[in-house]
Amino acid sequence: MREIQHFINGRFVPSANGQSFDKRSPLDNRVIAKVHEGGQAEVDAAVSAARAALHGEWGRMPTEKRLAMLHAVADEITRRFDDFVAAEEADTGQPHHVIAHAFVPRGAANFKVFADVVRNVPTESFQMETPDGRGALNYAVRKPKGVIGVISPWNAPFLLMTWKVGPALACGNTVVVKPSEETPATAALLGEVMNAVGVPPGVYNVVHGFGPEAAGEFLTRHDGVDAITFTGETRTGAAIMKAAADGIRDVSFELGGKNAGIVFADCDFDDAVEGIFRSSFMNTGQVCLGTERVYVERPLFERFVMALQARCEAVRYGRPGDAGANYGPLISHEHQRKVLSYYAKAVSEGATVVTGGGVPDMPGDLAEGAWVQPTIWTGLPETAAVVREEIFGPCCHIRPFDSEEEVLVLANANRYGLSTTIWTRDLARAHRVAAAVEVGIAWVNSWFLRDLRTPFGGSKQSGIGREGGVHSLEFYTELRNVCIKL
Ligand SMILES: NC(=O)C1=CN([C@@H]2O[C@H](COP(=O)(O)OP(=O)(O)OC[C@H]3O[C@@H](n4cnc5c(N)ncnc54)[C@H](O)[C@@H]3O)[C@@H](O)[C@H]2O)C=CC1
Ligand SMILES: O=C(O)/C=C/C=C(\O)C(=O)O
Repeated sequence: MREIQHFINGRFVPSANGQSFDKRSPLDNRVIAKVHEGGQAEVDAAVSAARAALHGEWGRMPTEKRLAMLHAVADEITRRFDDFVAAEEADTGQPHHVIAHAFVPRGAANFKVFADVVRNVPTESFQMETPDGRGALNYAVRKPKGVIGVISPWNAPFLLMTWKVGPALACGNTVVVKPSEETPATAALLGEVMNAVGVPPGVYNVVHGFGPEAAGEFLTRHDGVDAITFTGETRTGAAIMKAAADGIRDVSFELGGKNAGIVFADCDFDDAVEGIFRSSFMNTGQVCLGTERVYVERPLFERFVMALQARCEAVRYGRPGDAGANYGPLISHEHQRKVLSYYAKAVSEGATVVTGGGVPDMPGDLAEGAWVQPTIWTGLPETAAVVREEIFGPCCHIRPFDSEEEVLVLANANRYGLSTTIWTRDLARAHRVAAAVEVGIAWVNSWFLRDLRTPFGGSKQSGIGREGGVHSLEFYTELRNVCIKL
């Protein structure tokens, strides 16, 4: 049985109290790893290692050397590509193509891109006049914020963890990561990578364990943590914000979504069907940017629903390596229960179930996995729970609309505001709708198309702050102004 230990001060260490928990495969519920469960002792040790590293070799390292080291981290991830893919597949059960073509390469890119951003982004300078006529020069310099607490989720574990660790380290900070208890493997592997390329001990630390009243909360309450970055559920974000408030610590949050897909009748039909299929069902719907509310202009409605239904009914469930398998399970039985409770609620609220709505018949030991069918509903009012609340599963409700004005009201009538995907060939309309939707990210004729230099984050209850490109520097550094009298 694989054993996953904490990574503290450059060494893999067990929990001081000997506690551990089982990591089960979402594919068949088998125990695949014993994971050490961190508590206050491990969080204390990790934070103090991270603090010491700030004042040690890492803190003194010339910027160019630090950035070259992050390129080396990316290269080592690429060299160990198969190990990362295997670890992520085992933890999440998601199809090989999603992990190998999207999630793991993004992990490597997250180090390279932010090393380059730090190298290339200038700071401001102002020359000023003074009464004595000599003048003064102001210039700003960026300083690392310090020890960053990273709390990451299970849905795209390596991508989302490195999305935070990459810029944090590029800016000269040190990190303590608390990965999701559901997906500990790639955070541990990254510790091996850090050692292999010579990142000094204490720069990257990982404490495994749970959230409330456990390692996650201990980290967010820790006096030695200077800022906290978190991706996950909105309610968890609220709890972390309260913990951070006590120490006046900065937070950056990417939270839940109930994103709208908007399909106009003038769209490229096949592209729109494929785009909405991906946005609603990729990663078994476990993507915060995913589309659980789809609005289709009335002339296209019936045809669109039928085409999306056909696409859903063609998925091939299976293990990541199975030939032809393109559809994985949910992360856990707990999450399966949550998603199935929404499937039942949709029916009790009067939905027409176009397809799915239950658990597929799986052969052999796969029957023990956390599988659910991709599901489409129609016919519900906007007040229905499955149309209002984030489910985080492979499902969407599709509703017809008659005008641009109407669909904007529908799309915006939600407490979340993370992303939207708009499908139209009318460029003027694309600009108008993208400007009017209340979201942080609006995709037109695309979805999850990422340029890592762009601002990324949510409006309303979908987040606080933006990361990506220079925006990550705003969070991971303190700007210091130097004013020199000439
Ligand atoms: N990217 C996203 O938007 C994600 C959304 N979710 C949603 O959240 C629901 C619950 O899933 P969870 O894994 O429980 O998500 P979560 O948001 O509770 O967990 C994410 C991370 O936060 C940690 N955490 C939880 N409570 C904490 C606390 N009080 N203090 C510090 N850290 C804490 C967890 O251990 C994990 O590492 C899912 O059903 C899904 O709807 C889950 C994961 C990602
Ligand atoms: O591309 C990114 O940087 C972030 C993607 C976010 C998700 O996939 C998520 O939180 O579900």
